[in-house]
Amino acid sequence: MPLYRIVHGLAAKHGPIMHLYLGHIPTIIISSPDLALEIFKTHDIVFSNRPTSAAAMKFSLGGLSIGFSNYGERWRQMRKLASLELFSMKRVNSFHWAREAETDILIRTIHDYCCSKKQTVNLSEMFLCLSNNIIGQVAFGRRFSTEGKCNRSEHHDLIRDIFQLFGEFFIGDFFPWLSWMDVITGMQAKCNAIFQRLDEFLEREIEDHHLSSDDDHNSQHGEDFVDVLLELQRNSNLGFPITRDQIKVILTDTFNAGTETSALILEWAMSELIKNPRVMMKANDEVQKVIGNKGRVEEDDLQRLEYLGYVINETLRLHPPLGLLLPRESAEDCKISGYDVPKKTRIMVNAWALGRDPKLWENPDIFLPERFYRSSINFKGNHMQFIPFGAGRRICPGIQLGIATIMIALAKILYHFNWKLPNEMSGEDIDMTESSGFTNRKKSPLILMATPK
Ligand code: HEM
Repeated sequence: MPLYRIVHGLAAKHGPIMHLYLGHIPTIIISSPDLALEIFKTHDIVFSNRPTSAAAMKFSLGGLSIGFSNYGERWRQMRKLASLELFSMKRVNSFHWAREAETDILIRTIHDYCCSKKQTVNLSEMFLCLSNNIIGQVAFGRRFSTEGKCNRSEHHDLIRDIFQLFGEFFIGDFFPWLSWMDVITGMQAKCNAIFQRLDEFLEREIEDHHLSSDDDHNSQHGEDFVDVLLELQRNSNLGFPITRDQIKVILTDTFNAGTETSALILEWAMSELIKNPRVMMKANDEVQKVIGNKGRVEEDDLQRLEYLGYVINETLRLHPPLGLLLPRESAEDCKISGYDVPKKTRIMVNAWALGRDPKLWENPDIFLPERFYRSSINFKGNHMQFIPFGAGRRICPGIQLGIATIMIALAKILYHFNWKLPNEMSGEDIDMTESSGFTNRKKSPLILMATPK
């Protein structure tokens, strides 16, 4: 059972704040909006550190990355660099060609499966490939699937292996004096081997970018993240130097944080649409009405797909990809709601439970996109009952990039195909079980039949 569900069960018994020891680590779990507000707003600076873990330390080269470094000058510099140069709206828009091209390839691949080969489609896998290819284009200027296809490659396996590793148990993370046991159990060797594959890949990409001239590399579609970072390394006007290790961890952050999250939202959104034919019909009608006979969905059309936006919100409410967000750690002693919280306490905010709390949402288990109609609640970190991207100064910086991918992919697959479960199964038969692990995946893959419209 996923940790956030277990925690939800315990919190139901013990109230909206729960103090426990995960091994040797004092941990507080929050599932009330008032307490989340205290963490993310009132005491945001105190709770902006990240606790360390063996895998996080390895992949962030000792805490250098945006996602895993402690709050402080270095994190501020990296975050500033990312916000200004990589995740700005202007930069996200400049990559519209990648989202459009990759979603076109997705549609062609689905067509191939369902029409030529009369096969079902494993959408879970395809969404991960899609998202990986888009992030590949954005970060490295290349995709990973076979040319013209949205299919699995060894790079997709690398991403899955990294996420799997982050969900696994390192004894030393909870009993630091027993970290030697991670050598005996093989966890450390496993972590090193996966890291090695990633590092070799990053080294190769950075070297290729060094070797190719600007003209070669930037001619077709403008700069990718490696180009931007190497240029900043040569001529930074940010007021601080950028090292090769920093370039590597920013690319790792982009990859790790950006790929699986977007793919999971697409997977859950389609699962909910299949399970809820009324919502599917309404979303379909909207897409057909807005796009009409134009033949293709373009990014400019997306802002008119209001209902589809609510479908994505509702998916994020019920299925946040990181149910417990990313953990925080207190930098000093502090009081929350009258409780003493000592320095170095781990804080987990249960976004999954906040999104399903009957005191905060009417009929919380029902998939009802209409609840966002004329509602002021959004996911930008101001409404604690709905924080799939976190909140405060460490809120996810990739929101626009993620949402842009999800919106166009969902609009296109609805515009081009009718969808149903195979073998005469009905929507009620769909398995919505969540798997355990770092991210909130569907336990069984989403396998559907498509017929072209
Ligand atoms: C679309 C689905 C996504 C979801 C649901 C998501 C969710 C999150 C969450 C919950 C956090 C932790 C926030 C906190 O501690 O308050 C986070 C952090 C982060 N996300 Fe995302 N994310 C998504 C997409 C992306 C994308 C596309 C990128 C970049 C390519 C990205 C980059 C990051 C980074 C770098 C951090 C660390 C921020 C920091 O610690 O300062 N995310 N994300």
